[in-house]
Amino acid sequence: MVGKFISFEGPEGAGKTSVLKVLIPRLQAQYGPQLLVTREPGGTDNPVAEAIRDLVLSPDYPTMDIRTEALLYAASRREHIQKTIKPALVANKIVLSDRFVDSSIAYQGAGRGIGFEAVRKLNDFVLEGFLPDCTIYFDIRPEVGLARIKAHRQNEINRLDLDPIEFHQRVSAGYHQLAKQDPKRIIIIDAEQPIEQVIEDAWQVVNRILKMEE
Ligand SMILES: Nc1ncnc2c1ncn2[C@@H]1O[C@H](COP(=O)(O)OP(=O)(O)OP(=O)(O)O)[C@@H](O)[C@H]1O
Ligand SMILES: Cc1cn([C@H]2C[C@H](O)[C@@H](COP(=O)(O)O)O2)c(=O)[nH]c1=O
Repeated sequence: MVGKFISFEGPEGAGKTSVLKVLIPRLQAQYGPQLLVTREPGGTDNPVAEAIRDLVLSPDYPTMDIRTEALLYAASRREHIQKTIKPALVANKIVLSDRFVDSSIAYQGAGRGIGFEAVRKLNDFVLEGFLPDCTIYFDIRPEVGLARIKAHRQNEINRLDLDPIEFHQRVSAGYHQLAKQDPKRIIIIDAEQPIEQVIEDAWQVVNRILKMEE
């Protein structure tokens, strides 16, 4: 595989989507159709993964079993990798994904309390060793991220945004543990800075990765 795969990770309201909105036109100007922007759960031009997204994020199922939830994210990811990400990388594209497997480890493993190892094992089956070349972690205190969402996105609150603050604190601790375990892949940026600085920091990381030789 020859392209580059970069995932964007972080708690709710960290600014991933806002930063991507600015980086996409910049990268399109440089790379044109060689750029693919996608997301999890779900995936660009991936109806199966998007159908699972609708199901797993629906506020209609507040009592979904936590392992069922982990399986749905994993199933969506498998489809995303096989049908969207790997074909793009084979075609030498740059793939940017708003969330990937670290979300499962942090949210299901740490947040829901299933445990890192169980969620890792489940995702080993899905990933078969496949991981992003780089992951940009948007570091923000969960209360700050949630306050941003409450202030700006009342109409978009999903099932997870309704979880108690303790859940989001466990997610945040899970991400920090992951970043400690894999400091080479996971690059931390301070997402509490003014948006312009967060964009600049993410831009520097993306450029560094794209300019790296195979
Ligand atoms: N650095 C920043 N400072 C202040 N506000 C910000 C900053 N970054 C993003 N925001 C605002 O916070 C809100 C959430 O941002 P955004 O949707 O980009 O986060 P996200 O990481 O994609 O969240 P989620 O994963 O929950 O979808 C938006 O209203 C956005 O304008
Ligand atoms: C991939 C993935 C995602 N989640 C959660 C994290 C967020 O609360 C939602 C996605 O919403 P967004 O606004 O599109 O970021 O899904 C998760 O719990 N586990 C996962 O593997």
